[in-house]
Amino acid sequence: MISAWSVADVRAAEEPLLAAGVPLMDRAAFALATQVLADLRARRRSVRGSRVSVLAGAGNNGGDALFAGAVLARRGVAVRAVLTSDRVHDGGLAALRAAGGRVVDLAAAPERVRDVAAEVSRDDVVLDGLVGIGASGALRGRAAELVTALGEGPWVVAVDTPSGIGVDDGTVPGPVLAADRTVTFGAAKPGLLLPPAAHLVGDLTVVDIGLTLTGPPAVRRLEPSDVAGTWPVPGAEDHKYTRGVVGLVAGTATFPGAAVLAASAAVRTGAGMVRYRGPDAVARTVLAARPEVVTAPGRVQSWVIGPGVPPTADDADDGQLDRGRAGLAAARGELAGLSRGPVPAVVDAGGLSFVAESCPPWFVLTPHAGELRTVLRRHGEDVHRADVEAAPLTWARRAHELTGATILLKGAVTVVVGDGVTYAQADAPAWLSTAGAGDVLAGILGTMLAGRSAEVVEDPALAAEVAAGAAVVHGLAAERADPGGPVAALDVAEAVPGTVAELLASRGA
Ligand SMILES: NC(=O)C1=CN([C@@H]2O[C@H](COP(=O)(O)OP(=O)(O)OC[C@H]3O[C@@H](n4cnc5c(N)ncnc54)[C@H](OP(=O)(O)O)[C@@H]3O)[C@@H](O)[C@H]2O)[C@@H](O)CC1
Ligand SMILES: Nc1ncnc2c1ncn2[C@@H]1O[C@H](COP(=O)(O)OP(=O)(O)O)[C@@H](O)[C@H]1O
Ligand SMILES: [K+]
Repeated sequence: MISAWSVADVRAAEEPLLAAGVPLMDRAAFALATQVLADLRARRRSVRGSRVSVLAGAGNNGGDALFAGAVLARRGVAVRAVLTSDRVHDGGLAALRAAGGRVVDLAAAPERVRDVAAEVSRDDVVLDGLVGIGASGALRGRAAELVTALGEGPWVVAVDTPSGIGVDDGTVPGPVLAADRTVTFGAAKPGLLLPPAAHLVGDLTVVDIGLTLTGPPAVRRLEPSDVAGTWPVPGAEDHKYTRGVVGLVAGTATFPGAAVLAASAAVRTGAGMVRYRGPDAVARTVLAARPEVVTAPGRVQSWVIGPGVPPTADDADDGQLDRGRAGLAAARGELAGLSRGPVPAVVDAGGLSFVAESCPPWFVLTPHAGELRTVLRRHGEDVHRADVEAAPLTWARRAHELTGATILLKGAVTVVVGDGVTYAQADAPAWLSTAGAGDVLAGILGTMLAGRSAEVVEDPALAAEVAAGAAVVHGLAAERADPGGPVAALDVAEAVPGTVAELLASRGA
């Protein structure tokens, strides 16, 4: 798992070490320079004669970059420092000069921004040390002008964070130089994992500078090994009911495909059984695709409610809203015939329109940004889809506060917010952005919740971990189904058994 701590937590961890005279900046700068040297070797084959620009702002972030520049200059790299503020880290600047680095002071020559940007763009590597965890708001002044003028040309290593991102919330309030690599110190920061800033981070390298971070991380990212470690493997004593039955309310005559996709994914993820609840015509289509599915009513260990179901009751809903409501009542433990006590539920697509005002944490709502906006508006928030896309963490947290449910907000980076925990998963290729991919996720998650049904109801934070795990499996299956080109949703469901097998094989490795 990758864990990210807030700026306040990182500063608190730094404080005693700095007071004790531990040379944190030396450690950070040396690790940064070592990484840049490795990148230069990989990209140019030789270090000597290569060219690096160091963009340095007023604070310690600029200090890190300048000290790293000094190390590079001593290795034969032609280093140019570009200063964007009339203040600069004195020690860093002196070290760079002593090592033979050149200095361009943009604060003293603001008219040169465009020319300097053009020169910097031609360098082998640009180190972005404009601002780090001390950033407040959008990048300002000369730093903003320089970043805007640089555009998307150069190969960039961000120092600690891409300058100007919302370090704690992952927002992108203004211009940010997109990084190819980010070298971050002490611990990952939330904004490096959260969208939309996560898209500007490139490869993330976390450098140990000796900080001890206690307390829960602000944001976590599960890795495949985390999911492998908790995957329920059936034993001799297991049978289909112990493995978990998924109740599926999905699809209508108008949208039968969603039912097929969710059912296929649930079966392929290893459900003990999938019970399909829906109109006969759709049930026939589901059975034609997956004869393992059962249509008789009975007890379930999790519900998946809503894929391919319209948001309002009308002739086209084929009775699915009533079945969905009954499923949700059963998941709350209110309908004894369909479960023994409460069980987890995945509420997707049309199901989001009839989920009650307040939910238990074992209900996982799986909206995309547009659907989350609708959920929030129902709770009185004046919010637009663009607001959700600009600040996914803020709005997913708000939806969790308002509904009590665990929220899985879908996107290129999927954000999951549960009781006291937040995950940000970036596991899927962009080819997964295709109709039906969400139905497949709902099926995968339904089976994973059914396999740990009682535990999930017991532990308010576990639904979020399982939901994040489902995003991992979904993303890995999409990678597996990705031929290097288009990915079809049903192919993702078909790729799940191989994905799980690979996860399990990695347990022993
Ligand atoms: N302490 C240590 O030894 C260690 C520190 N470490 C390193 O230090 C970094 C933190 O350093 P820091 O605290 O000096 O803050 P930093 O990120 O450089 O920014 C502050 C400066 O930026 C400016 N500024 C702010 N917002 C701005 C904006 N929007 N647009 C433009 N400018 C803006 C602000 O200016 P002001 O607002 O005062 O005008 C201020 O001068 C951290 O990320 C890590 O790299 C590591 O090496 C570990 C050891
Ligand atoms: N650019 C992207 N990169 C990776 N995954 C994506 C991207 N865009 C969307 N996804 C994923 O694809 C799925 C789309 O789900 P959804 O929007 O509900 O589609 P549908 O309703 O058609 O099934 C989600 O799991 C989402 O996280
Ligand atoms: K930076």
